[in-house]
Amino acid sequence: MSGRKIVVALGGNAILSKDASAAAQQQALLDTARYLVEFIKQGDHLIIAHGNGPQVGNLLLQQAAGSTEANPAMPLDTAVAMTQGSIGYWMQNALSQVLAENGMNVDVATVVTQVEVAPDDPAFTNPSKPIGPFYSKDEVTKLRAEHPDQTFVEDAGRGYRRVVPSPKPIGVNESNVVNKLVDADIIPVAVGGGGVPVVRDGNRFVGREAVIDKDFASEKLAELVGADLLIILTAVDNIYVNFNKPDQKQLTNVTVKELKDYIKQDQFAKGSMLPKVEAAIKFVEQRPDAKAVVTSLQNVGQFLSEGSGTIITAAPVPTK
Ligand SMILES: Nc1ncnc2c1ncn2[C@@H]1O[C@H](COP(=O)(O)OP(=O)(O)O)[C@@H](O)[C@H]1O
Ligand SMILES: NC(=O)OP(=O)(O)O
Repeated sequence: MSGRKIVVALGGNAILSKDASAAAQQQALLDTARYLVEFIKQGDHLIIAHGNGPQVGNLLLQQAAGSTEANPAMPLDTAVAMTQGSIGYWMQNALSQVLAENGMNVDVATVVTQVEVAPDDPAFTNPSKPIGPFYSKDEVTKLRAEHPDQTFVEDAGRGYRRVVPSPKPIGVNESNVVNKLVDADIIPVAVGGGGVPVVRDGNRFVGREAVIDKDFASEKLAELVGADLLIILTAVDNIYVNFNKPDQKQLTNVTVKELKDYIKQDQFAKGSMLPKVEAAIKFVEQRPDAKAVVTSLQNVGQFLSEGSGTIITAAPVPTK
């Protein structure tokens, strides 16, 4: 197979900004597809992963609002699978349109993906993954009284959000399916929303109520399919040290060792940039000849033409 095998993890802004309507999310994905098509045009094989935090939280609220004894709300693992379906549909639809506009006849297929987690992962008793909408202090006081089984935390000064367990991925059940699709020149959309969390029980997998971080799930999939590149697309063009301070410094080419030193200095916010940095480190440690990249969708053109963005490698890249 010629061309690079690339796992692209799409951040929140690639799907949802303020307007949670289907039409607005479909429009955002159409814009996203116009950036992604540049990889396909130059012969790369893409595997597309995406988040679902806002969508799965909103879905749980809709489920709860309409549930009756005869028509009960679905559990969180099933809700994650439902968001893989809805976002996968929007992605297939958007990318197919953009591929056709570019005169390319390439199929796109969403894979409902089960991601294995450890039953004793400590995350099950320490919810940390924010989902759904933001609430004010008054709203959250009321919600805590109404739902003593749910956990709400303050999210980076932006308000309060419900948090759910977020165990680490240890396997991707459908990684062979993803590879077969890539070999057949079909673009897979996989590990959506971090994948459906499942634990092994003899010959079967059992769903668990959790939301896996899509950056970690994308990393695990990239490892398992032998990707050449893991690209994590978010709202910033680069990773920074001293982020948002007057002396902030853009990272362009950075090694695992340098990033580990910056982690010790607390340079990356937990729950936002830190998981991306950790996923990038894990990927290049597993595959030392491969690279990881953290950049924005808007910078994809410059990444392709000039290699701009933050490029993470196991060892320093020799200068020419
Ligand atoms: N050191 C840092 N360098 C760059 N961005 C950072 C840093 N620390 C925190 N951030 C923030 O992390 C955000 C990315 O995390 P997040 O919004 O959770 O990602 P996602 O795009 O997956 O939803 C960036 O947009 C930026 O605001
Ligand atoms: N599952 C997940 O990581 O979703 P977000 O990226 O939307 O938080």
